Amino acid sequence: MQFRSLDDIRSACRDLPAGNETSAAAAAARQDQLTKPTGSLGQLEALAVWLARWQGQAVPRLDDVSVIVFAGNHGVTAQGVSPYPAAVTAQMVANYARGGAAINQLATLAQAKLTVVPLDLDRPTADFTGAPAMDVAQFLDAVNAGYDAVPARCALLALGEMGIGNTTAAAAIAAALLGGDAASWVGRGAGIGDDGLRLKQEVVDMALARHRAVLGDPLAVAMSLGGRELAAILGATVAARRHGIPVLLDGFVCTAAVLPLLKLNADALSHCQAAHVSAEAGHRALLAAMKLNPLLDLGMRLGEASGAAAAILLLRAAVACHAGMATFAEAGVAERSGP
Ligand SMILES: Cc1cc2ncn([C@H]3O[C@H](COP(=O)(O)O)[C@@H](O)[C@H]3O)c2cc1C
Ligand SMILES: O=C(O)c1cccnc1
Repeated sequence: MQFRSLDDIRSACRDLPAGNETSAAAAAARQDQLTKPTGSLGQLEALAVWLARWQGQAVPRLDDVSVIVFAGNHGVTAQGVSPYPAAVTAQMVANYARGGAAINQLATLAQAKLTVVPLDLDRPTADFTGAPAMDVAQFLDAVNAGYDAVPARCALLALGEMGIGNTTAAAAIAAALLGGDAASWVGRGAGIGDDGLRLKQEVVDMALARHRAVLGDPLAVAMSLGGRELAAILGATVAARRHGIPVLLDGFVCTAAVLPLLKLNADALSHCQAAHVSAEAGHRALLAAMKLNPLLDLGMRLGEASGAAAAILLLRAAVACHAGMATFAEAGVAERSGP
């Protein structure tokens, strides 16, 4: 357990470790010595430098990569905001254990260790149209569970979630902390129809009105409008920063989960990359507001860390080139001579 109060989280966020600029500079210098025209690997070069900065080593490694999927249940499903029953959350957790979900295939392909952390699935959060989703103790338990799930040492962490109803919670957090009407943040989630979409917007509007007194407080927003798996993602993101682990964030839900951290400290997500922009309606605007540049744009809208796992493959490409290529001197290749 790391945090005993909301103030503990706030002070952790004020005091986050910086990246290792020596490692980053060494990685950038190496990029320019490798046998390729300067800058020709584009974003792959920047990604290797980013990994070097946050791993604190000049040549980044991806030997032990972790994927963590946090699962939680949401009282707001009683409002009919998802086309699937809440029981699917636990059923999918069982599916992960059997290896039958998309994330099982993608994590295996990416040579990553998959951990699934179910959070009090038999105790859904409160329906936040009428009450805060969690009380302080429940919120801290979930943040600490996320923090403690992060290994002390790993090369890269990909985060994701499973929780029927959680695109409603994510939209509510985005609207609360970034403003704009519910309609601009609410999307179809697991595929709700037109009537459901309108209902979902009303639900978010109701929640914003119910909790308007706390909308200026990022952690109170995460507690009142979020869910356990979102709180755990927040805690895991802080843990990764403290352990020197770069993070890949999954889709809309995962991005909304860490928005409170950015509100507490504009630098809090520098060790994170947005793995992809999902097809969920609000995700592109959310990423833009958070100045996160998604690595992939594949029209995925699954969650469960699937986009983050796909982006591990991209980081493996970046590291394979950066670590494996010969320099001009090693290969006896002539360097640039013209203007
Ligand atoms: C079978 C199934 C597998 C999933 N895996 C992730 N999600 C995704 O859909 C849910 C969010 O959508 P909403 O807010 O509309 O409920 C989350 O569980 C998310 O991870 C799934 C959804 C379903 C149905
Ligand atoms: O982008 C996401 O996180 C997402 C989209 C649809 C369903 N579940 C998650």
